[in-house]
Amino acid sequence: MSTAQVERVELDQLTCWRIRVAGSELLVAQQGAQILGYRQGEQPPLIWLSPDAAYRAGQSVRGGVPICWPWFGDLRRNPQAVQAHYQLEQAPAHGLVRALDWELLGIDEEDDAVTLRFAYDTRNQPLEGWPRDVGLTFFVRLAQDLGMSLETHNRGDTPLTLSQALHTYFAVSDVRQVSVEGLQACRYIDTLQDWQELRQQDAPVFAAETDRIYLDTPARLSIVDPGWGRRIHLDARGSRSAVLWNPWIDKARRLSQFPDDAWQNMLCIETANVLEDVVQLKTDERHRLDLRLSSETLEH
Ligand SMILES: O=P(O)(O)OC[C@H]1O[C@@H](O)[C@H](O)[C@@H](O)[C@@H]1O
Repeated sequence: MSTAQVERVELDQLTCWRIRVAGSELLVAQQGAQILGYRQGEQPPLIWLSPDAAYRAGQSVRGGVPICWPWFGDLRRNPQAVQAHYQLEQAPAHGLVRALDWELLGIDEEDDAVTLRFAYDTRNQPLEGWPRDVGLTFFVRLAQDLGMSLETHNRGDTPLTLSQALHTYFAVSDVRQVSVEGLQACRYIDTLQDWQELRQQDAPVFAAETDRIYLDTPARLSIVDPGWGRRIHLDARGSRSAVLWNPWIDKARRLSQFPDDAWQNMLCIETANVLEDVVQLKTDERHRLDLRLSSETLEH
């Protein structure tokens, strides 16, 4: 018999689902197919959700896993082929789908696992200023770990180039004490130093505002958090770039839905396809971006 619990909850203006499986809990909103929260057993949450989060239609929620698509970040910083598909003047940051309602295709319950399946088809719900025919699906699977898959299917009759990210906010005990494993020796673009290309030496730590795009990233990255005695693993497929972000003190004050001191307890690792790693799809081609999150206790 399945031990899973599935509950529909309304948070202010947003319809969400709270899923419980074998001691783990997941919260997902229909808007943006946005994962909002995830915790395993009695551990502190793995995924950070802002205490000031607003659950409003048409506004991305601060925290969780916003889906950035069909471009990441500032469109003007994207390769020309990504910019070329957009026809309006003002391009919103992080693309067009993070604050729109997706269709819930279904919730599948198995023994000790629940999968939510969402879709966004631009042929039924056209995106303003982006006249392309694309089918997007996002699957979220809560079992022992948390898995998610974003699939893009080019249903148009011309090639498509896009950038994207699963913009995961992670909860940490104190960002000044954590490090990120797996990025040693990777090239990165430091967006806070004139977008210079640099090379990472040791495992990155956080001592100031950080906003970097790492290239040629390995499949596994890990957050080492001695304060909470755990390591969070990110296992990705279909991604060769990752964005590392913490707003630190000054930018935290300017962010929406973000308490002034919240930078201390979060960091983002965004599983991405950006810059030289953009996704190029011919007619009828598909691309899948997979991310699995798990955790383990740190050995002393
Ligand atoms: O406030 P937004 O649009 O959700 O963006 C948050 C952050 O997202 C990160 O991906 C960017 O690298 C940052 O520059 C940005 O500040």
